[in-house]
Amino acid sequence: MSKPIFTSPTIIRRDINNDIVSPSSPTNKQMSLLTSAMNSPDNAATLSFPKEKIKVLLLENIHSVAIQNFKDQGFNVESLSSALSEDQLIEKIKDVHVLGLRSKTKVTAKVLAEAKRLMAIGCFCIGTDQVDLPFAESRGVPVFNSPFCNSRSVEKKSAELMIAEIIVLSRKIGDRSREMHNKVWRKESKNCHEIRGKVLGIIGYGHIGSQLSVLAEAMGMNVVYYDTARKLPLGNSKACPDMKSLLEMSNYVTLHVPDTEQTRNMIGKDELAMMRSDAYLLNASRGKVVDIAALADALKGGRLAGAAVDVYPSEPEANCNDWENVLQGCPNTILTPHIGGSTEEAQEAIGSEVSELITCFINTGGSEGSVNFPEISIPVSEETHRILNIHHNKPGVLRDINLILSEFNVSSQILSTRKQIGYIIADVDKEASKEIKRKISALPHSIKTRVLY
Ligand SMILES: NC(=O)c1ccc[n+]([C@@H]2O[C@H](COP(=O)([O-])OP(=O)(O)OC[C@H]3O[C@@H](n4cnc5c(N)ncnc54)[C@H](O)[C@@H]3O)[C@@H](O)[C@H]2O)c1
Ligand SMILES: O=C(O)[C@H](O)COP(=O)(O)O
Repeated sequence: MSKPIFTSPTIIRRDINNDIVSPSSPTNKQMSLLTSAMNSPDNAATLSFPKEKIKVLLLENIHSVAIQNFKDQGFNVESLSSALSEDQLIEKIKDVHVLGLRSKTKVTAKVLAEAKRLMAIGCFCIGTDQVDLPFAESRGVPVFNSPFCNSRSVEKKSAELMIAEIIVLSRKIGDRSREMHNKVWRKESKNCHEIRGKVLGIIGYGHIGSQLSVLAEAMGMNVVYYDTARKLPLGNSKACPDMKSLLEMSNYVTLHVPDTEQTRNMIGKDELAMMRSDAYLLNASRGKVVDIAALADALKGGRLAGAAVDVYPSEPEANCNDWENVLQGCPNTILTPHIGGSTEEAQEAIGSEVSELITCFINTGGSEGSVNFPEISIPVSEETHRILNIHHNKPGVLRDINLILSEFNVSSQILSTRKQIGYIIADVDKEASKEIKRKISALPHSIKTRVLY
């Protein structure tokens, strides 16, 4: 049976702009912050749960700023440099309260079913396709990522990588450099071109695609884009009505879409055949977006002038020296090991942002920045205790909760729902919090209930 959990007495305060400012210094009476977790109704909120027992497991070499932030909260942090397989994760997840990962580790429903104590997941990257988001939602586990605000450097870095690779491909620098390392001096201008005046076709005009649009236009390129959502064109860029027209007119095609049912294999043999034979394909989105066997055929058959690939249908869980792929040896082909977000600046920004979002959720219940939860928060008060309840989104649940709350004084309350769940934060009188928590936990549709002292 799970035990009540104390979180550190640090209260995250929000200024009038709702920005997270530096945590306030704890007062004596805040010294025993209590969070009785999970849905064990008889959870006697009496024993203190040492905050250093809040277990944080970080995978895939997450930046040290996140480790430090969690340690500053008094949490027990374990950080691994590699991803974990599903079986390894099932084994380790049993007593983990916070799981941090990047793009490799797959958090499946099977893993989540074993994660009895899991309070939150942090994707210390942009993509969240590696987590079964609907199942995590149904288990009352919010997933946080670093979509854009602090990760401007990730977008910029990914966009910068694309610009660099467009130039490298145009001048065949990859091949020339490899030859020079092998004593070959081969100076030629055949099939080498400037990028000024050429057409860049961007598929996926989101944070990264739009950043790339701005950089490409600054380099004198003409930009077109295709996106399934309506997007405001930046600069002189133009939207294409369909992907086919983009593929036919572009000298360079870059991919910046998430991994979804719709985007899987969206660039296959037929789409590659629509491209000009002197065009280049660059994929820095997700590995399953491109059929790489078809891409290798097109490159080896001279039906494409070159490619840059940063992501692959399957990728090693850690650095290795025996990686093999069908694209190896293709002409004018740049292969990189999923480094679109891998700069010190980006990783520090992401580590800081995601660890702060998770800390805020644990310490105050605020869920802004989650991708699968209702995003709600209310200012923290030292005069009350806070009830956090996650429940199945069923008719009548709010009536049942408010019936319980109506017997007590509630100083502030907020509720929001998504398809599967409802999430409520209610500040109540201190002497009533234990009984309220017991009663709300016992409701048939409650998934998780916590009390913040
Ligand atoms: N290689 C790397 O290291 C690296 C770095 C960052 C992001 N990424 C990947 O790049 C993806 C994009 O990142 P972002 O921050 O720009 O995300 P984003 O959500 O801001 O943009 C994605 C865009 O793709 C569009 N889209 C979705 N499905 C589409 C479809 N079928 N056809 C056309 N457009 C479609 C969306 O409408 C959205 O505008 C991420 O999901 C991530 O998987 C990879
Ligand atoms: O989703 C992302 O942000 C990128 O794919 C980067 O992933 P990484 O953190 O595993 O490098």
